[in-house]
Amino acid sequence: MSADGESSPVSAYAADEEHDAEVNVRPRRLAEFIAQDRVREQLQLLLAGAARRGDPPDHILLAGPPGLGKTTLANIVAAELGAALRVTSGPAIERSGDLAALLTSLGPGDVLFIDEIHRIARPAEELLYSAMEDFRVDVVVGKGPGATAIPLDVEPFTLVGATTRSGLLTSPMRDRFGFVAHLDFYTPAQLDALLVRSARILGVALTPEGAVEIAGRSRGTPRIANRLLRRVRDFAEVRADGVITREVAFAALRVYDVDERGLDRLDRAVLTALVGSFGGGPVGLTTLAVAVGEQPDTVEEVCEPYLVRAGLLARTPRGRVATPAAWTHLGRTPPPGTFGTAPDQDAPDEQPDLFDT
Ligand SMILES: Nc1ncnc2c1ncn2[C@@H]1O[C@H](COP(=O)(O)OP(=O)(O)OP(=O)(O)O)[C@@H](O)[C@H]1O
Repeated sequence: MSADGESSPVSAYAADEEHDAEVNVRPRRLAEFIAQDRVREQLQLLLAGAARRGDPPDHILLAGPPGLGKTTLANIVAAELGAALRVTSGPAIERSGDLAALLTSLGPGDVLFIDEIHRIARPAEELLYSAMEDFRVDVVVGKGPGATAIPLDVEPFTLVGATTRSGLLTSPMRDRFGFVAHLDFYTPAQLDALLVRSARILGVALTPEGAVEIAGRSRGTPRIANRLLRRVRDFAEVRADGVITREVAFAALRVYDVDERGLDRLDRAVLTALVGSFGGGPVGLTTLAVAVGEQPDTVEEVCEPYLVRAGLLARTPRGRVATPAAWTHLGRTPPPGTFGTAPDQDAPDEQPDLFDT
């Protein structure tokens, strides 16, 4: 399952090709990074300030839903600093010894990117604290009363952590980041600009109306916009004259099962289960995930942020609930008493632990 919710299996070859295409359109410098103006300005100041002092910048936490540009920004930070980038992820660091080896092998000023940092194991996380704060790690050798801690120096480095669940970070971890950037979903106009840039790089003929059609269905997410562009390009080359017009984009996205609000099969399956099997809810996340044959994490991290933002699903203290807009989107009439149609119902939760710091 890819991070953006595409569940259909693809061959290794196709996956490689997609990866290459994604890397090709990835912005390399801050000036090429589209939108997120506040984050860009803040980062620019942070990097420029550090450069003036000749120090590595403070540690940076990038928080937000998948596909909004966290990995891209980590690469950009290293490129802007002219520093080497080392990449790992929270789940990949199983033992604190692995992390100690990685930290002590960093060169001065290197950037260490840890994706999914909220999933790092606790002992490794504790080791990271002292590395982040004092550029030192204590490696414990031996067990029981004879165990000894050997302090090792770590070169000054900048940690860039990325998380889709900043609420799951412990406070000692969060407090050690000098800068936290929250990435927001992109507006259709911003995705439009992004698609025009990607089409230029990929050598695809894209009309302004074609870009608007794709942007509007990209769920506010650059990775999805770029992926839809590649799929529509296939359609344009095979079934049309290679030019992506509004009509070509419309026909292609119908083939790929992406509806006019950008919902894909899994999003629609979630709403259909909620409305069809559970009368609109409330229903617990796990039950809902089982009903659509997915992991609760996938439903929560991949589908829900966009469904909530699109006003189609609400999280209440008693569970997930379909809004009247969800019923209407599925071509059904919300029954009286549907969530949001009566004044005395549970208020939706603030997104519980997603993207809040
Ligand atoms: N602001 C942007 N401008 C141009 N392209 C972007 C921007 N943000 C993201 N992209 C494109 O979207 C794709 C996905 O971005 P990226 O891999 O950085 O997302 P992510 O937030 O790290 O996602 P995940 O958490 O799932 O790894 C990249 O290939 C990049 O080309």
